[in-house]
Amino acid sequence: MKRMNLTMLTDFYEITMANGYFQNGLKDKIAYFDMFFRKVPDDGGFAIMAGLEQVIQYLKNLHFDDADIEYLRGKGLFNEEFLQYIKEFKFSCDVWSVLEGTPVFPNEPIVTVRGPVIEAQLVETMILLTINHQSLIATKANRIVRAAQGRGVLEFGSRRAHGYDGAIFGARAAYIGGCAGSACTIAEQDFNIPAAGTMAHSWVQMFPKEIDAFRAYARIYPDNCLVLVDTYNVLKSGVPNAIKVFNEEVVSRGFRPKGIRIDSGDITYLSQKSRKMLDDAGFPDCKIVASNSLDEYIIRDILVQGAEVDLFGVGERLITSKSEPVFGGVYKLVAVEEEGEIVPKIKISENVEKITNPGYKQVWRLFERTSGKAIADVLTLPDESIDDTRPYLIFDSEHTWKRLTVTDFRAKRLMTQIFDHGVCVYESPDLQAIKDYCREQVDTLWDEVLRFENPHNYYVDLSKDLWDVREKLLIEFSGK
Ligand SMILES: Nc1ncnc2c1ncn2[C@@H]1O[C@H](COP(=O)(O)OP(=O)(O)OP(=O)(O)O)[C@@H](O)[C@H]1O
Ligand SMILES: O=P(O)(O)OC[C@H]1O[C@H](OP(=O)(O)OP(=O)(O)O)[C@H](O)[C@@H]1O
Ligand SMILES: O=C(O)c1cccnc1
Repeated sequence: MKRMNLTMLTDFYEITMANGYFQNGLKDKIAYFDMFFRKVPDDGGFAIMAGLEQVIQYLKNLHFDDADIEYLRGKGLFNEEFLQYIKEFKFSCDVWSVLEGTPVFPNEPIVTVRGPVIEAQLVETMILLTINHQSLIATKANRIVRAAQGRGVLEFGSRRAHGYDGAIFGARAAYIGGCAGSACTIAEQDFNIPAAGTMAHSWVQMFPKEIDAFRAYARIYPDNCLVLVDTYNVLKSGVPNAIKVFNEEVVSRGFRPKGIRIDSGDITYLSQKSRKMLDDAGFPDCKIVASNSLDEYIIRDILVQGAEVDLFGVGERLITSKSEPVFGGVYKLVAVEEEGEIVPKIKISENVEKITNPGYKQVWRLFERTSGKAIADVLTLPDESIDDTRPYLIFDSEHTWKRLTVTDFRAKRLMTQIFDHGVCVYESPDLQAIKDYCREQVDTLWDEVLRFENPHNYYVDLSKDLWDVREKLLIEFSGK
């Protein structure tokens, strides 16, 4: 997986445009592209940035091999000198990115690529698909984990993921978002994500009776005994059989049983009744795992109803982000260099939300010093600095009379340089550190931003200087 060359995983138009740039003498023209998104999935208040490590691996390995060149030559569309050029090119762009695990908001750059337009354009598809996918799943997982209010969430979705990389990178993203582990075994091999699980209905069905299945399992795993109790009847057979086997095969060997799993029916009712039966039998420490098409809304509901669940197994609705399966990250040209000078570019749309923020930019996050909470993000010109020792005025870019003077705050730059002229200058932390960072950073958001319904619209504002640049371009290009 790590060595896979995905250079040809690019939209065909990136290559036809590259050939066109080459033939128009624009080969060395320096362009700036921003990746950003316009809407948080599920109408949430924020998203979680994920996927950078895989983008780095892809960019480090970017090259066309002989078979790629041969294939492209066979299309009969591309100039020979262009083919020679892409055969020999080495990635030489600068890349800046918001780090994985960071909460991010609509309309702010999360990745910026600067370099020869052919290269910077070519990488659009892979940067978008990688970050769109993992950010989508990390964001969904974070919602589900928050709904579980401190109870563990295991990612059970591999079998229903959209392809094998959807499963593996989905498990990675789910872990960043806060899942405690995954049923995806290879995810532990590749990323150290704790692989965990229970048993399938087939195990129970393979034996003449349910109790034989539990017994056989307990004899092999007396120290890790968790049984699935809903194959026949949870309260009449599953839980009584589990209790019998826990006593006969687990406690008798000096161990404590781990738990039971309920995978159908009314989870609140069945978990409450099961809890009582386990407690009465002397197993208050025996955990109850629930699964069955769960998501953040069902988990929230059943906890409000008083369900006695300790751990949730969540598959299809997490790994596919079923309720909103698209993270609409886009990649837009924001500037070019003319004789060493950065010239901002804008894309105008009738739809105000689709007007791009022009120019090469910095992203800042302002935190209240007393509470540590995030107040707003501010986009600035590259050479601007936000002085957090003085009051700073933020204002809404569309409704400019909405303004706020921020005092007693700390300003933090959100973008880190990842590539410097094609050389990777950043090393990804291990996944546990990314996950911990994500939890800390989500904790800096106010409850109003965290809530599922009608979250507060977190401010992403432009500095006055950047706003002026945008206004000037809007007037120049809108013909008004
Ligand atoms: N108390 C509850 N409140 C809200 N939703 C629940 C509750 N208990 C279970 N659910 C959810 O209801 C949905 C349907 O579950 P149910 O077990 O009734 O149907 P099913 O999946 O068709 O069952 P089976 O697996 O037996 O065919 C699932 O998404 C499940 O998570
Ligand atoms: O419902 P999800 O959120 O996707 O969680 C994963 C589901 O996958 C398994 O079912 P499956 O029927 O595939 O196998 P099983 O026989 O082990 O239940 C498991 O029992 C869960 O129901
Ligand atoms: O381990 C489990 O219980 C499990 C794993 C994958 C899918 N469903 C359940």
